[in-house]
Amino acid sequence: MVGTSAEGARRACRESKVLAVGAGGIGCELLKTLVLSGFEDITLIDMDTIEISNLNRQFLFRKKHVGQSKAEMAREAALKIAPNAKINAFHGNVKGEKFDVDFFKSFDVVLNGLDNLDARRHVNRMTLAAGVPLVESGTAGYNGQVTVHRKGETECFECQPKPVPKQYPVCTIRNTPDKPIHCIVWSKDLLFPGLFGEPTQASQENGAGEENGAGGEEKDLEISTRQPGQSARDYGATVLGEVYHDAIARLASLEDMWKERDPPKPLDSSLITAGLGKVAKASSAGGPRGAAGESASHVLGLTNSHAVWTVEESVAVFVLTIEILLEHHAAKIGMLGFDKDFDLSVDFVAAASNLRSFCYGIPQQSKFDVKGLAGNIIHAIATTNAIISGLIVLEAQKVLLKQFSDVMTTFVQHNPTRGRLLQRIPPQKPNPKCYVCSKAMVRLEIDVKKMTLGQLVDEVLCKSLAFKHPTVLVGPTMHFESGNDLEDDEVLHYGKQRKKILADLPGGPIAHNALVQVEDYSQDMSVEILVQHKVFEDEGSAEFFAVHGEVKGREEGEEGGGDEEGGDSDDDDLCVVVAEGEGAKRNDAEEGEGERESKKQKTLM
Ligand SMILES: Nc1ncnc2c1ncn2[C@@H]1O[C@H](COP(=O)(O)OP(=O)(O)OP(=O)(O)O)[C@@H](O)[C@H]1O
Ligand SMILES: [Zn+2]
Repeated sequence: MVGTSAEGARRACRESKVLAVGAGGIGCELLKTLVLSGFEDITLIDMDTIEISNLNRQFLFRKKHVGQSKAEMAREAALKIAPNAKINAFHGNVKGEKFDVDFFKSFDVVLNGLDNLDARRHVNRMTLAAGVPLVESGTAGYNGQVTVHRKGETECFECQPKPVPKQYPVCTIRNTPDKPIHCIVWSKDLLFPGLFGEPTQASQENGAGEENGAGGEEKDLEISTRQPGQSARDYGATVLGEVYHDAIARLASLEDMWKERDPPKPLDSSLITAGLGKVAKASSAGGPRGAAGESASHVLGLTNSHAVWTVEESVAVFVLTIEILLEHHAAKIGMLGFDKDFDLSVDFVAAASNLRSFCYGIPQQSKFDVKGLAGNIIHAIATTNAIISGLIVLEAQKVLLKQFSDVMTTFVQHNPTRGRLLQRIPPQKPNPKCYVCSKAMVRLEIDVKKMTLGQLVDEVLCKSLAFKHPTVLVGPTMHFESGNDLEDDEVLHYGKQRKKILADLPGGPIAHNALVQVEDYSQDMSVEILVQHKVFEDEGSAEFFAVHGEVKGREEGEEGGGDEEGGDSDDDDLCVVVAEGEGAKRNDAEEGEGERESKKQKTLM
């Protein structure tokens, strides 16, 4: 380490209290590196249990640990390396009530090995509130980064805009797909939950379950329910015909839609017959039929996940998956959602999306690629996690030794820049437009005549601005409070408030130019929001509001004046992620290297 006596570093490790959040790919490497570097007082939090798919890189875990707490098993494994270390393990959500500001204050440094923005933003706020330095990290395949955040001295985790997750126009997904990902999103978010689960928020946003939802030229899929006495396989074949023949034929007949592009082609009955033949052959061969969780592709002998199935094979997988789900997983029907670790759901989405792609003349994908795109998986590289965890410990040591001028942001890259795979830059200064660490004002564009208080709280404050328990005030009027300590009558009152339209709220409407105070005691956050009325054209779109960071003091002179609704302000003005939702995870994988290389501050998951 630069300019550090070895003894000083050893003492810093030995005597410091560190909190490591996440015991997954990075977290396992990190815990091992911490104990091998001489850290002796470590607290570890992870909310998850171990899954088979973790074992290839989360090397502290073994097959026998599957189903057990990651934090506790990681602790046990690390104690075998360093029996004298004091390791506290918490199996829980870092957003839980017991991990409050005082809890965070009890550490000298916090180290993140998380995989989602929501938890990262929460930890960012807690470390700011507690005044404890944070070493933040992320990896995506061969790429990774480590950043150090110190209140008032460096940017915080939320100072820079995070990539806005891509959302697809509803009508592209429902009627006019032109890329494999469009068909995958449709299968995963509309068809699969439509058949086997509760429609997800994404499916509702995409118009599933509505008669002629927003933006759709074609009525929703009409899928029959299973008739009494109908076999599961017959039902699967019926669904197949309705989805890929009848609905496509109906859509193709809407001539106005196909002036600019080719109409889709319904699935030919000979292909359906051939596919059903494969199912019959596989089951007459007497092989096991999914009873023990076996997937349809396996039963059909399609074991190479990198191969692209023929259309007949997709037909067979589609029908057999329905059969296996109905026959062997009946208890889960109505509750299923896409899960990359549940092979039947991957089979279904692979087959369903490829059949749709075939109808639309879109190239088909292997099951492996569909799984990656559907689960937004950039395959993890254990070595990247190891490099990143080493860098986390190096930066943590500098912080603990107060060698702040040596602290660096490091990017681990797939391709070398000027011969280097690690690119290092000094930490950035805090962004004065950041509402989190610089207390900047937030300018919020919403349709105050349509948005309810509940939507403001759920979609804008909690989802987009990452508040946990927001309180909403206009002047002296308290419109909304949340948290675990509310009385029953308050819960009832605020439940009613949630349904009210913002502009109609009594005692201080949230209308154009209203100044709203939002506080969250659990995160020690307080933010002023200047509301600007804006009508959003595409009602079906997930983007029904926009958030901008403003340096305080600018807003007064602008009232009703020069800002022209502030509508088209350029991206540099953005200080906050807009509308991060379920769909968020969808297609980061699609963004590709170029985008990532050009945005050095982008956070990798
Ligand atoms: N809010 C949270 N509180 C506590 N732990 C969290 C929270 N959010 C995420 N984590 C943990 O962070 C870890 C991130 O690790 P990683 O990125 O390797 O994900 P994973 O779930 O283990 O792997 P994969 O997503 O590839 O299956 C996970 O173990 C996860 O449980
Ligand atoms: Zn900030």
